[in-house]
Amino acid sequence: MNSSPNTFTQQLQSAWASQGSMLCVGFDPDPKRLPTTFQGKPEGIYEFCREIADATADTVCAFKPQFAYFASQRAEAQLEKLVRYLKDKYPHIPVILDSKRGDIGSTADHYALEAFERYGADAVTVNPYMGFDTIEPYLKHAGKGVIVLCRTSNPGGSDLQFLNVSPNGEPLYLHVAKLAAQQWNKSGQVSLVVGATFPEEIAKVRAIVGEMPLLIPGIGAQGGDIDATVKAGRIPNKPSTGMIINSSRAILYASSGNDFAERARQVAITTRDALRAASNKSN
Ligand SMILES: O=c1ccn([C@@H]2O[C@H](COP(=O)(O)O)[C@@H](O)[C@H]2O)c(=O)[nH]1
Repeated sequence: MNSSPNTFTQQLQSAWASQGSMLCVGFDPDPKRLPTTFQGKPEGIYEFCREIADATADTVCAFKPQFAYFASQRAEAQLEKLVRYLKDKYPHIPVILDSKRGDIGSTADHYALEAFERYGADAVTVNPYMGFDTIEPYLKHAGKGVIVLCRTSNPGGSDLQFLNVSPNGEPLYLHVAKLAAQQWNKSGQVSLVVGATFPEEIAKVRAIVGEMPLLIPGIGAQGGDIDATVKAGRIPNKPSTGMIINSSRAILYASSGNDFAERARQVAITTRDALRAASNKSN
């Protein structure tokens, strides 16, 4: 019998347990910040990300390539190759394609194919602004994760996400959390994005969504507080689960020298250990 996990949430459960980590390493390969040995090389982006992956794989519960960094450099083929590499070498680590798509259903069908079939991702981030029919096409891909933007980490997220949308003053991001948890999660594979820069809001989302996984960017370069984040997003009596806490630039660019992979590993270990310590404290 094959007991390997086959849905995104099973992959996560298994990675949280076997890796002992809630850290997600994000691939945001900015050509200006790559070590010089990779700059201008035909497959420099792929090779840089591959070395980061090899240096950090035992410290993470997930990897998250950000689509724009590859597309802006006409490096989609390198993204395909990277995800293939990650899935071949680290099949126990789920890969989240961060592309934040959102469009009418007939177009979303193709965004879903792009994420899950072209790139082979296990999960994709989506923008809920256009409503359920724009999310539904992703849910038809059995076992694939659909991670809905809820309370994003950027300051401008408040412009819309904090607008009151009900007579009792409920802000839009909590309405999105309710929709995702109570109506949209037909596949059991829906998760939410909530920023580490807003721990109070993480706690409010957690109170609504139960044990739903939360993708939490915003520690590291954006300055989110690890202790406050983990305390806010914890699942009672289940330490070190429930959160995929992303750090990209702080790990990728820990050094621009020849020691970039070693330094990335050191920062990844320190971050994983800080997340672990925070989790043990708050449970
Ligand atoms: O609310 C959000 C949603 C997504 N992101 C993405 O996460 C990483 C963060 O990178 P850092 O270098 O760790 O700041 C990046 O890919 C964003 O596009 C986010 O930051 N906030």
